Amino acid sequence: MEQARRQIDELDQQIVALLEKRMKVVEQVIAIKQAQTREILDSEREEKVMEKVTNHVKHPQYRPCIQSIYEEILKCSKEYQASKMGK
Ligand SMILES: C=C(O[C@@H]1C=C(C(=O)O)C=C[C@H]1O)C(=O)O
Repeated sequence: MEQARRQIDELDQQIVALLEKRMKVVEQVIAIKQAQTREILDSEREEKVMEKVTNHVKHPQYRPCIQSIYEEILKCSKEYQASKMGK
């Protein structure tokens, strides 16, 4: 059990680092959207993100869980953009 949980802790650290990296790139997107007065939501792009993510999943049994996580990531991404853009 301890060994498994140590592995989970290590993976969580990596996941958080990657999510922080993703949010850093979202900061760039915010600047571009402000400069080009573009909408926060881009449904076409979100469909592509979800499609790519779904295709990256190698084990079909994990697909629903990973898709749910990504839906939440996209939601947080838009909420963060809205908060930064004063919307
Ligand atoms: C980051 C963007 O803004 C929104 C959030 C997305 C994301 O976090 O991947 C994708 C599309 C947009 O609805 C973007 O337009 O690329």
